[in-house]
Amino acid sequence: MDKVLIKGLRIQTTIGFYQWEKEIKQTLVIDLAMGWNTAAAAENDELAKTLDYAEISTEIEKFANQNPVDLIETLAERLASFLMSQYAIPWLKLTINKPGAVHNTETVGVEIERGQAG
Ligand SMILES: Nc1nc2c(c(=O)[nH]1)N=C([C@H](O)[C@@H](O)CO)CN2
Repeated sequence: MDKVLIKGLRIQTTIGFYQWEKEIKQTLVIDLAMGWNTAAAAENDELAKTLDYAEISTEIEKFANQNPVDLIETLAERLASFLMSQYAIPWLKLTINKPGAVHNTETVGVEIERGQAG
């Protein structure tokens, strides 16, 4: 299956288990691969027939800020479900990194895969 990709999307949002984290914004870095038939858009060079990665990037930041949660696992699950229903995405792989969370690491994060690749 073809894929539309968003890599290294940096968003600022409220996320975290601890009380102090609920009072600040932190950086999340998001990678997203979405299964899609890209040939349909390419046939007549039509944006409307593909997944608009610019629009989806904006929606991801909006969703995170409108749905604050404790765990990146919860955000990943809810965001995957929102994107799949909103854009009729049959399969996706979503990685959420929280690079500032553990000081002696490059990053920490979760990766989930949902749906059928076809
Ligand atoms: N698997 C996870 N572990 C932890 C999370 C998380 O979201 N998933 N979150 C925290 C804290 O919020 C952390 O980011 C700050 O200390 C701890 N562990």
